[in-house]
Formats: sequence, C-alpha cells, structure tokens
Amino acid sequence: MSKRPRTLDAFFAPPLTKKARVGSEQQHERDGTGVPPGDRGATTALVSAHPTYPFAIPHLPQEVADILNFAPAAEGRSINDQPDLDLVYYQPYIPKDIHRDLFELLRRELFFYRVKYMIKRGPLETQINTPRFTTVFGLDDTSRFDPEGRIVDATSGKPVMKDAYKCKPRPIPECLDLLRTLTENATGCKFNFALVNYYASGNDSISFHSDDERFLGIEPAIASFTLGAKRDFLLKHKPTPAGHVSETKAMKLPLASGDMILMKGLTQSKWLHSIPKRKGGEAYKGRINITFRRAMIRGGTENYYHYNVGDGEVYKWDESRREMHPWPNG
Ligand SMILES: O=C(O)CCC(=O)C(=O)O
Ligand SMILES: [Fe+2]
Repeated sequence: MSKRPRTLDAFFAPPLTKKARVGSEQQHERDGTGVPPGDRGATTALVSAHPTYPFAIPHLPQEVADILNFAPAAEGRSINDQPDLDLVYYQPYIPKDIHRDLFELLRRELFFYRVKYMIKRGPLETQINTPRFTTVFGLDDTSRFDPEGRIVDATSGKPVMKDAYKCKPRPIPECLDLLRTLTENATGCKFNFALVNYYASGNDSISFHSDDERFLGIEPAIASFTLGAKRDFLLKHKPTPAGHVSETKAMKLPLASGDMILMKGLTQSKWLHSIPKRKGGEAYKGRINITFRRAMIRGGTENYYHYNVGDGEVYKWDESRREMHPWPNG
C-alpha cells in the first residue's frame, strides 16, 4: 500500500473537514483526472477509491447528500416496555424523497460477497452458506486510516506493523460515511464499522442471533437501517434459566424503507433478533440493511472481514439481468 504512487488524485484531496471525510479516500473524476476540491459540478463524478476496493465507489450525488442532511426525518420512539429491551425506532430516519435513489445507488455501486465458512458441530465440520449478500467497511478503535489510506495506530499516528491484521480492512466510502456521521450526531453513539446486507428476495434471511461479541464492549449500540423491501424484524428474549417464567413477549417490527432501529442497552446480551425468510408481500423485491457498529479491538476487525467478505468472489449488481452477478466476468 505504501508503494502506491502519489497521484494527482491525492494532490487534489479536499481539506480535512467534518463533511468531506478523506481519511482513506481519494477524490477524482471517474476518468482519473483531478478535480479541485469543492468543484462538485453536475459534470464531475467523484468517487471513493482504495487499494482494497475491487472498484471505486461513487460519492452520493449532491442532491441526495443535501436531502440526507435532513435526517432523521422522524423523531425516534423508544421501545423499552419489556425486560432488558432498549430500542429507538425511527419511522423513517431517511427522508422519503431519497429512499429509492439511495437504495438503488448502494445496490448498484457496492461490491458484495456470498460468504461460506466451516463450523465444527461435535466431530463434524459443516459448511455454512450465508443466506444473503454481505459487505463490510471499517476499522476498530485501535487504528485508523491516514489521509493516504494507510492504516496507522490510533494514538501515535504511526503505520501499524505489516502483519497487525490478517484481513485487509477497507475505509468506509463517502456514500455510507455521511449517513454514519449523521447517525453519530443524532444518537450520541460512536461507530467505526458499516456492515451491509443485501437480501435479494424473501428467500434470503438472517437467523436468530445477537450481536453481543466481546469486541463490541458492554451494552453495544447498533444502528440498523432498512432500504428497499419491507421485511419483518423479529425479536425474542434469550431463554431464561429453567423454572424462571419469562414475562417477555416476542415482537415483530415490519421494517420499511428508510426506517432505522437503534439497539442498545441490554438488547444484545438478553434478546435475539432475525429477518426470517418470507413469501408474498414484498418478497420479490431486494432489501439493503446497513448496520453501524463500534469494534473496540483488532479481533473485531478480523471477525467482521472473515464473516462478511471471506475469500470468495466479488458480486456486483447487474442492471440488465437485475441481479447480483460475479464481477468482473459479468
Ligand atoms: O437485516 C436486518 O435488519 C438485520 C441484520 C442483522 O441483524 C445483522 O446484520 O446482524
Ligand atoms: Fe444482528
């Protein structure tokens, strides 16, 4: 990475401002010629690029970014009337005028994976095929990307050892980073990871689980966005010790495009959540889920890239086939 030549792109990188995050990006036209900072006219298309990206990711069009700045579109409603449950539900969070554009843009421009991994069940090794497309960006709290896109120690600012990470962490592209900062400001929580799921149809799902890994620290806050198809989000309390009657009721939230659910407090340690497969309704439509999270240590980074990128092929949305297709052999 450090051998990457300093190009015109890097030269034209904008100043470090809150809105234009360049920690890891270069700004340039898609044809590769430099664009002076601030010159985001209708004819120039700026992108986020990084050596770990299979291809560059366009920034949000200015019109979409301008409207996104009005998020949250609705006030959050607390759902904390059950033991250990602590949610804030924004219906919607993303302004209505841009749901569709944001959904289509992210589906079209991001790279995805269909991760397979082995688990040991007793003496048997079983292959798990993740039943949805996934991708991930970000770096735990011990490190950050410098303006050249190199990973440096969060405290000293010095490049980390070559083997500090087994995986290849990727900076959060601008098109997701604006939403991340807005969400930080609205919730008062800090996030250093963006995980993206794409459910191609009602056949894609995520089974009951909790995001309670130790690398997230205690009582982690996770902001979870829906774009595209409406899908049911189920919540149920984890089993309570035998003999102890749980007073909790399972819940179903019909998450619609633009909605955000903030899970916090004891929600991850005591409750499970899932998006079950479904037939009918909007099952024929795709759905994007974005979660923003904060990983505290390097093990979190390794875990997230292992389970959301893996070592399989890259998929990209194919507009003519209207499905995810292996890239670049489309
Ligand atoms: O798609 C969703 O709404 C939930 C995703 C989720 O729970 C996860 O990625 O951990
Ligand atoms: Fe989850």
